[in-house]
Amino acid sequence: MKAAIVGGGVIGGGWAARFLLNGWDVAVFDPDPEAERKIGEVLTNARRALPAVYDRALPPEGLLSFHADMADAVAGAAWVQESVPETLALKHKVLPAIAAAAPDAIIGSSTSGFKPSELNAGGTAAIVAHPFNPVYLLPLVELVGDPATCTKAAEILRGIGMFPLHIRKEIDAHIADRLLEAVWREALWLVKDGIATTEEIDESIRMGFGIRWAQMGLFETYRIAGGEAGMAHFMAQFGPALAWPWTKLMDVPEFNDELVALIAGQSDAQSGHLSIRGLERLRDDNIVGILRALRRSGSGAGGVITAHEESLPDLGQQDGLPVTMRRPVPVTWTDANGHMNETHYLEAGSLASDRFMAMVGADADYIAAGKSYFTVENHIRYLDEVLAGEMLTVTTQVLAGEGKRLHLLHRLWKDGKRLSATVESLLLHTDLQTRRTSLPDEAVARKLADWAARHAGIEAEGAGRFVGQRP
Ligand SMILES: NC(=O)C1=CN([C@@H]2O[C@H](COP(=O)(O)OP(=O)(O)OC[C@H]3O[C@@H](n4cnc5c(N)ncnc54)[C@H](O)[C@@H]3O)[C@@H](O)[C@H]2O)C=CC1
Ligand SMILES: C[N+](C)(C)CC(=O)CC(=O)[O-]
Repeated sequence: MKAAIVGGGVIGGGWAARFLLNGWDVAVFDPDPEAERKIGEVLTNARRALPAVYDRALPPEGLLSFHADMADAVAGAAWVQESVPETLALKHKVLPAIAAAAPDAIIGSSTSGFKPSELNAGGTAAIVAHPFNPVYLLPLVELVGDPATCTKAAEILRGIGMFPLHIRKEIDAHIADRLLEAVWREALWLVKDGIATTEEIDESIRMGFGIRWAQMGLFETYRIAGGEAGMAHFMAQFGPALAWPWTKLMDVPEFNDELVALIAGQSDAQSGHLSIRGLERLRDDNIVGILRALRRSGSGAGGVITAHEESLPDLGQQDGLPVTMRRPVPVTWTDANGHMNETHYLEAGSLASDRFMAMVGADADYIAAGKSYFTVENHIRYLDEVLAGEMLTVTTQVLAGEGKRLHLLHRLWKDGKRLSATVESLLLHTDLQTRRTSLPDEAVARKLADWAARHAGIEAEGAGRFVGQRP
């Protein structure tokens, strides 16, 4: 299948990547002499990101071509996506030319705000297919226009992993840009009036409601905020605020019984099959997943959690061994069997190794300075299942810690007393520049030798076993 992209800037480049990575051939027309370089760079990022959200390989990538002539680019395409700058005069010039050269193609316009009736004033039959940046990652695409064309378009877009939202009536700026525009306009006032800086406004979004919106949107979130009494109660509580100066947008719908019934009724249809507690758990699991993802990069709320965690009390000791991890098992670590999945036993061992490395001075600064330990072997014994919410405590024993070698035995204790697994790990000290093994710094070697001496007399039951060995 062939897609053509007319206008290969920020959005056209994202569309090109979305189609290519889903196996479509893509032909691009853009008069910008830098278009090929720019799309190449977008594609490099898209190749890095999009496959990372899938557990199955995407189809083999299609062929990318650039054309000096627009008719050449769109000829034979099943889909043409117009993504030229947002001026109606330019769209009026480009769309009829596309329609003439690709009479059988679905023509989608990326326009952020124009209505199909405006776009097609020259007699074309384009639909609005409004995506969100980055187009190769965000699923939403708003479809506006002829229903039969939108239905066909929706099928194609689903085939490249998108979420088409067919808008019932054409309206300036569709749905999502209306919402974004309201927030944007309000933010501009807040900055202009000296109430908040751009950074404070961004923090007010990403530390709070932005995280909720990512997983439940507006109405389901507010349904939960109404507690057991639900949406109608929420509206009764906050409806009067519509008449107060809570926003510069004072052209609000009249707050009356009819509006409450309309919103509450639609909210019941959307979420009434789930209890408020069930919705809360769903929301919480989603937020936990998002927050844990944010911790990896340290962005926004993820950085707050990491900083808070560092201020929590030291983990102490158990059975003469340092405790290197203690946490309740998160629901995200469990699988279809209802218990902690095998991969997370290794994750717990890995986190414990990281913690122990930091304890001997091979911490983040040491790694940033170019030295670290690499794991070269692990052996896991699964001895007992662990359920979500159960407290998992990991102790770490040094079996050997001299020269380049660091040999650890992690014991995973359920509720502090039942041994549920052992993770035996062999790590080698490595120079991060040469990527070859090397000796640790003197201070690290000294601390390690000290821990090894303290652990030498402790029984290491279960260490040194191999797969299939009889008890
Ligand atoms: N940037 C954004 O966040 C979003 C933009 N959009 C919409 O996507 C469309 C494109 O916006 P951007 O990609 O941001 O603009 P952009 O300025 O990054 O890209 C526009 C591209 O069109 C090319 N171009 C100009 N005249 C052309 C012509 N006659 N034929 C072919 N190509 C031509 C330019 O060289 C440029 O590469 C607009 O309609 C915009 O409203 C939609 C969603 C988000
Ligand atoms: C600012 N904008 C109107 C161009 C935004 C969009 O159209 C969608 C987006 O990606 O935010």
